[in-house]
Amino acid sequence: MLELNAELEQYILAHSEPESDVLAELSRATHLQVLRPRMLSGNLQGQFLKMMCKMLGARRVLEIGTYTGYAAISMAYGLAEGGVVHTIDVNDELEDFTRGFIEKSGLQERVVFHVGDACEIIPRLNETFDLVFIDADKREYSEYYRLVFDKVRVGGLIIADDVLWDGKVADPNVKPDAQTKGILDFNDMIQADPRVENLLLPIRHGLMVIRKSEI
Ligand SMILES: C[S@@+](CC[C@H](N)C(=O)[O-])C[C@H]1O[C@@H](n2cnc3c(N)ncnc32)[C@H](O)[C@@H]1O
Repeated sequence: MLELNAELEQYILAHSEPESDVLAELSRATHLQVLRPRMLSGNLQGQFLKMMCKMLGARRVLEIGTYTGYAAISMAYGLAEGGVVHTIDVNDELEDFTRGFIEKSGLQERVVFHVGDACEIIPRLNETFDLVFIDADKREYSEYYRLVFDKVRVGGLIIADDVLWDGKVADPNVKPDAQTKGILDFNDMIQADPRVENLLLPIRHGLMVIRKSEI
């Protein structure tokens, strides 16, 4: 597989849809003001998620793990008329920062931001989703999947981020910690689930794209 260096990454970005001004500002502000900015999705992944929303004609999207709102806003750009992204984060310290950028994007009508534990909030969401983006606690990935599965329409997608976990999933010298174990169990569970088709893409930290083919 082609290894990406900084020049290639620049080339890829220069030949993809450009980042909107608001997302560029959000990315800069996150890097300057917020802990662990590496968690932010970034333009390539944001454009990928937006494209998936457009291809599905998505009207109902769920994100688990908002952080500062980059992917939520990216997906909101890709919604069909009348569409809504529900996004959940347990960290209330980021609430004002994130809400500020959702408003700055002008997409506040399309983004419903829930603050709290996803495992408590998901069962209360009375929606059928076209797309679910899983990007929160790696130890809970399998639980999020079980909680959302019945809420995804047949033909809809569940996309999980970080499934290569910096290469730790396939490094024989790494003794799996709790997060690596969470990802390993999740990837194995998806691979064995006969109700879905799945494709693990080496985009950024690894995206597992899962299409629900039966109930
Ligand atoms: C990798 S970041 C999400 C990045 C974001 N999707 C983006 O595009 O920039 C993970 C987020 O998941 C949140 N999180 C962790 N456990 C959670 C839980 N049980 N429920 C909701 N959010 C959770 C963390 O607070 C953190 O902000």
